[in-house]
Amino acid sequence: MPRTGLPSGSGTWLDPDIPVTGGGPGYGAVVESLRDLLDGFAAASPDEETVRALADAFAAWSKRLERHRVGERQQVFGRRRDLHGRGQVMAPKFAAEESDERSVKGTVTFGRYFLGGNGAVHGGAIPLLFDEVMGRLSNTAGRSQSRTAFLHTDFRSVTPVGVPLSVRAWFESEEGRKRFIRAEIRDGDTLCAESHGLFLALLPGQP
Ligand SMILES: CCCCCCCC(=O)SCCNC(=O)CCNC(=O)[C@H](O)C(C)(C)COP(=O)(O)OP(=O)(O)OC[C@H]1O[C@@H](n2cnc3c(N)ncnc32)[C@H](O)[C@@H]1OP(=O)(O)O
Repeated sequence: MPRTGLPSGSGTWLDPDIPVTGGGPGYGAVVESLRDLLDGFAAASPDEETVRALADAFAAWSKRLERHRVGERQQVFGRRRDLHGRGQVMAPKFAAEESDERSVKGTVTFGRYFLGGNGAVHGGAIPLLFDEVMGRLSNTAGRSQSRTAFLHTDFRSVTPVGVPLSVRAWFESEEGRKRFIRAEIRDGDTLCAESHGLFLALLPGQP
């Protein structure tokens, strides 16, 4: 059992034996619907009747979910390593396509929910995606859990909303507890953003 709130490690990213940790086979479809809902809500200018209906529906679902509330160790959200994006909607969904012990490649499409302005992804959503991908890479392949010590992001060109983008992350070096990881997001040949980060393996007792 992990000591920290982070999900425990597993084999390589695309390990077929990653255990399903709650929520059942339909959980991934619900998370996809939630992503669609957030994108649809962000893109809509709803009339009053629609706003009231939404408020009532959301309140009813919040109340219903309250009955299923669990502690952090039993939480399903963000712990489904068998699903792209770990079954969470906080960060944009990264779909891994190729991985080995020290690198991963895949795609991401930032939905309308992540719009900053003028068709560009919000500048805070990009490091969020990097931390998600680089942090998980740091913790895979049997490595112990780590935390982000720093994450530097360079925005090289506008990252477009609604376009499939390629993402790559890889180990640059490892020195004791220090894992230096790099990552980039590209729109075709265009470099949109790149990042380098330091992930520190946690010591016993560190939260
Ligand atoms: C599946 C999950 C995917 C998502 C994963 C997401 C990962 C995350 O976002 S984690 C959340 C964000 N990060 C945090 O909250 C971390 C908060 N910070 C901490 O807890 C601590 O500072 C921690 C654990 C990182 C390091 O503390 P500690 O273990 O005491 O390390 P410390 O002894 O200070 O430093 C160790 C070495 O790293 C270096 N170091 C530490 N921080 C930094 C830094 N920011 N910049 C450069 N070097 C650093 C030190 O200089 C030292 O180097 P050396 O060994 O050469 O002297």
